[in-house]
Amino acid sequence: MSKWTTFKVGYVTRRNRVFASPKFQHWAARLPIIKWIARSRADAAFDLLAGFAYSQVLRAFVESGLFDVLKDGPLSAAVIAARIDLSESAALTLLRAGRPLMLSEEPAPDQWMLGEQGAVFASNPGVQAMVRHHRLLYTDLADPLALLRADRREPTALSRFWTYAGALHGASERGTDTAEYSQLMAASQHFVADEVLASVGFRDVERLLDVGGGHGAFLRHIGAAWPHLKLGLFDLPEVAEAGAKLLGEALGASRVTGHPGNFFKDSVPQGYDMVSLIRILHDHDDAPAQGLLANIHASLAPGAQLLIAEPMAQIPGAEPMGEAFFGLYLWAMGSGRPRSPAEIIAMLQAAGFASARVVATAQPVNASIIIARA
Ligand SMILES: C[S@@+](CC[C@H](N)C(=O)[O-])C[C@H]1O[C@@H](n2cnc3c(N)ncnc32)[C@H](O)[C@@H]1O
Repeated sequence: MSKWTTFKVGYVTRRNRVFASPKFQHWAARLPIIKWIARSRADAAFDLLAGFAYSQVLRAFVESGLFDVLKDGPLSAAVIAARIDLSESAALTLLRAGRPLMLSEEPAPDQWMLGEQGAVFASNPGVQAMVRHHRLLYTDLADPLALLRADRREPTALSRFWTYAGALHGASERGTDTAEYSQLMAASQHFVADEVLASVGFRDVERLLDVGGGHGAFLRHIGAAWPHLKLGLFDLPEVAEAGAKLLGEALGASRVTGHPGNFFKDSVPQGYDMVSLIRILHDHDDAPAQGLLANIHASLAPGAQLLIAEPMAQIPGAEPMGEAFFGLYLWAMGSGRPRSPAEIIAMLQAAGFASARVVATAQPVNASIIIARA
């Protein structure tokens, strides 16, 4: 251990001993300023303890259609109860539970409306699709230790969902009804595309290839904002075909080329001056992810760029989203992990990229961005 590591470990040990002492907690709860810090720590600790209940309140709002009902507010609890098929006291319990979470608000007695967060959720079908989808993660997390002990060897609700959607291991296991998956991907895509559009200019790019581009939702956003771009969509055969068709209908077939293939086995098409990897890298374990980056590097001429956009780990101010949420989500999914920008940049260097930089985004919960140059 280096001197610096020994010092840091010693500091954390002493600090934790102090924080764990009931005497310190009692004292901190009474001293001015310290009292305020102690209070906010206690609130955060309670939120940590109770967060699963808050998430289930949100889920009940979404699944009952309460957000849509409250859009018509102000309404009485009795009217709301009838519209969401609950007894009046059950509806009132839900409305009251949503109030401190800012999902609902009661500006006058028995006059219920959307709260501040509620207004955001109500106007956002993409976020509501995510809430619905999270019932699978909730099932898998019912016994978190069992999930971890299984070491990804057992199928989970999430791994079944992704395998069935064909989005993980290819088309061989794809089911017939993948509407929920497609809807989820399409509805959530604009969050990522908006971050990219706000932070990256495409003036100097002529040809953009989206690898793992699905049904082309990302390219549709970028292509609409930058009409000079020629667009390529690389995905598994039937996805690329359907995606390129949809994209061509939206933006003009002459701008769009579909490239069917498997990004682990086939060469990535050449002739593009930018390749994008949107919400792909974190889905894969280190060895295949490294192989994918090398495959992309081999397709690029010197100076051409790779744009990676996805939620990342250890982003200052958004740490829990990375390692706590996506860490467990991807573990339950059975493949991949969230990586920090430093880890991704090290992988890019190992794949042969000459340089890589992080591009700041306004909402890292939607995506962080790295641009690398071949
Ligand atoms: C999580 S989705 C992301 C789609 C899109 N980039 C987005 O952000 O909405 C993963 C995509 O990768 C594709 N894919 C998975 N494995 C692949 C492979 N081996 N070769 C090519 N595409 C693959 C899937 O078909 C799917 O469209």
